[in-house]
Amino acid sequence: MGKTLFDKIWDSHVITDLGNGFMLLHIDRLLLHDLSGARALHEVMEKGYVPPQPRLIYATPDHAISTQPGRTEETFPPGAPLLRGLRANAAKFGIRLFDIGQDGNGIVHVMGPEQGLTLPGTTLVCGDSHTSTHGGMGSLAFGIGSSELEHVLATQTMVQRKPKRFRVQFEGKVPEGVTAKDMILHLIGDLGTAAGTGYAVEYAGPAIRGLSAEGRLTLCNLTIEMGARTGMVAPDDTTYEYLAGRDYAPKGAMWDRAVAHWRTLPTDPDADFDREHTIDMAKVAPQITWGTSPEHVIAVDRAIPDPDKGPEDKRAAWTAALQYQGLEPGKPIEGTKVDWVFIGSCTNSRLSDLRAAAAIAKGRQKAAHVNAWIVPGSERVKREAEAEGLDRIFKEAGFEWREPGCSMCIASNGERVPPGQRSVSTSNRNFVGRQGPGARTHLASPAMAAAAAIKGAIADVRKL
Ligand SMILES: CC(C)[C@H](C(=O)O)[C@@H](O)C(=O)O
Ligand code: SF4
Repeated sequence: MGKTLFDKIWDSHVITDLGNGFMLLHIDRLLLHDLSGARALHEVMEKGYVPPQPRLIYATPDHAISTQPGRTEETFPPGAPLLRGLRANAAKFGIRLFDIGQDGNGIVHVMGPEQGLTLPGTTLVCGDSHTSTHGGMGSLAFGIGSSELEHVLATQTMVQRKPKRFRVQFEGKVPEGVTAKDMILHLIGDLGTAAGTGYAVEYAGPAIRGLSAEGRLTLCNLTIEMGARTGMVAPDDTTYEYLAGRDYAPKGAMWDRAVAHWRTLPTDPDADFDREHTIDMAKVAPQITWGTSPEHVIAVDRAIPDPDKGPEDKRAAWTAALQYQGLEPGKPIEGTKVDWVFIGSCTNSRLSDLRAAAAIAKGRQKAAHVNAWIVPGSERVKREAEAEGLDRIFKEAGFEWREPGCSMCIASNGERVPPGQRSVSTSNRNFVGRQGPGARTHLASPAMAAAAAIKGAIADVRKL
């Protein structure tokens, strides 16, 4: 019987079978950030372990640094000791750290693929739930917890139980105004946030083949929001074109050998999955979340759901979500006034995302009452966007152009949406208080977020 993409990568990384379904896997890449990474490095130091293969480990500060223009590590004082600790311990162990202001710095899930650190057929882990992002390159990537992270630092291996296999096929053509973000939000809306628990997800079908490499990263990024720790897309020419020439990607004869190997990775036609689901792309419209879970999502031209008409087991959660969000059931969501627009995060802060937002902002003005932030995902994204004049387009439209980092996605650097205010955000979580205590978040694509900034309210990007 044939093998899946997941099985091929998994099997080639098993060091030993530990019994009871547990395997010891070799880890090809470990990425560290300034919250979980800094903490784990410190613990490992204290315990006297030494990373055996530091050249497979890379670090970048992203969560606890200010993104204010002209920032230094002191601009957000609580983050400074984290960065200093990360820097000192990385240097001690010979781990490459991409420091703020340097090429290579950025949100860990943006800089990994961008630098060619994330490669097809490899195992990649990070102490961060959105590590699933890297699966967009055809890598087997997991977010891991703090004790697993220390284990990887000390051994470059990890103990895992093999997940089941889940394939989602996206059939048909991508409709106007629909992006990778809308595809994954639609899927989560369909299946709910627990559907992927215990599975490794593979995204397949013609609409996935047609997605850009960056679109595939966006898609895989939200895999954790449907409960699966890993999501992946088989590598193809789109992947190889994206990776060719990147700093840490193989070069010359090594590149040719790597591509020949990568071409053997896609799922065999006769491989089996434990679960399958199909999405008809004709039914996917631009999405916007209305509640406090990524599954609380609707097409932008729909009405805010009525808990009394919803499934019985969801009524209490829907009612609480509507109350927190200050929304009335049955009313159109379009036209809901917004105070903030945040275009950034490891979901949607890459060059193609900023281009999509700039295409909407160009020649227009943001609504006077809206604070609109553009936070590029990495130093490289920022420089490339500036080289093609995107920063000017945004500034002329009244948006703020900032330094790279996680910023308002999680507000762990103090950048937050004030209580009671409403934001349209290109990030991946709309949980209670995620963008600051009392903040109300609506998740959407970069084009939809830019449209909301222009209109001053939730807007249908197809009508602009
Ligand atoms: C802080 C970090 C560990 C966390 C995660 O695991 O994802 C954060 O990045 C998030 O998005 O909630
Ligand atoms: S951008 Fe947001 S989701 Fe991504 S790693 Fe940072 S805090 Fe987590």
